[in-house]
Amino acid sequence: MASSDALTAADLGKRYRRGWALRDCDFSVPHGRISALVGPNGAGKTTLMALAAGLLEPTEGQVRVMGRAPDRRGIPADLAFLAQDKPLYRGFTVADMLRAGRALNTTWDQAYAERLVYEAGVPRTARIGTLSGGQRTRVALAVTLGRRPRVLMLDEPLADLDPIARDEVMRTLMAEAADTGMTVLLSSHVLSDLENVCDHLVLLADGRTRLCGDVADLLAGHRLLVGPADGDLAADTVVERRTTARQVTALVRGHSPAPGWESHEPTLEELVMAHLRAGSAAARAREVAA
Ligand SMILES: Nc1ncnc2c1ncn2[C@@H]1O[C@H](COP(=O)(O)OP(=O)(O)OP(=O)(O)O)[C@@H](O)[C@H]1O
Repeated sequence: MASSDALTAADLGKRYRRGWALRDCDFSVPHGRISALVGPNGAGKTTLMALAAGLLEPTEGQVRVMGRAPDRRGIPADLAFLAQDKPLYRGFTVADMLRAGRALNTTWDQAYAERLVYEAGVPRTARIGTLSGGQRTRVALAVTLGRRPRVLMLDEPLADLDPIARDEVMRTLMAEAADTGMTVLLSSHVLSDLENVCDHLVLLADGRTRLCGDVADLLAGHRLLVGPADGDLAADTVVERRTTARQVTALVRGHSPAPGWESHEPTLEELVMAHLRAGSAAARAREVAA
């Protein structure tokens, strides 16, 4: 592992009773990146975060956070993990939740947590059980960020937020990462939310890492080509090829000249969608062959 990496996995695998949820998973996220963890339903994103947080034990391989393997003594002070079900006490008020955060965390920043709750427009006196799903998410984020973690993992934090709240949350994360150098791993299915925020990508498909790296490098390493339906391309460069009656659109690796093809750098959404579709086509082919 390079000392510049905040999160790494090597040959990481987790098998549940029904089979492998994650297998041969290798990736690294350098310090200070905001990394998008992307993959179809069941790809292993939640399992990966739970392994990194030490909530699950790997069946094989290893994962490291800030150079340390997680252990059973609980989540270390410099790591925060906000799970999909956002655990909060329904009977507590928002102020009680922040008090609990202060009592339980040595690195707690009360003023920052209070500011995040205030900016979310959530009353401090309201009981958690009476809040909307989106308001609960904002409180859970305040409790998570109030710990001032150096590494933050968020499992689909944006799912129940309205577009303005999503924008505010993403801005908060970007500001925090820029100010403190915090590393963020963020899973989401809404690619447009990630496009302007994430500078790093980990793409899982079928329990394996399909892509990992800085977004700028990954985009620069691919081209989106549009050409005639009978156009030829070097097969080993093609990630995905889609044909309509009149033309072919193909995502290819590298920059080999393709005369007669229109060529441009893909957007993050185009890159991710092509790899996801190619990954599910490969998984279907493996199932048929088995
Ligand atoms: N506790 C468990 N017991 C058995 N199988 C599990 C368990 N948790 C997850 N799985 C299986 O492991 C695989 C990966 O699940 P995981 O929740 O990590 O995927 P995900 O990428 O987070 O999915 P989603 O996008 O739907 O949240 C799935 O096939 C799932 O059914």
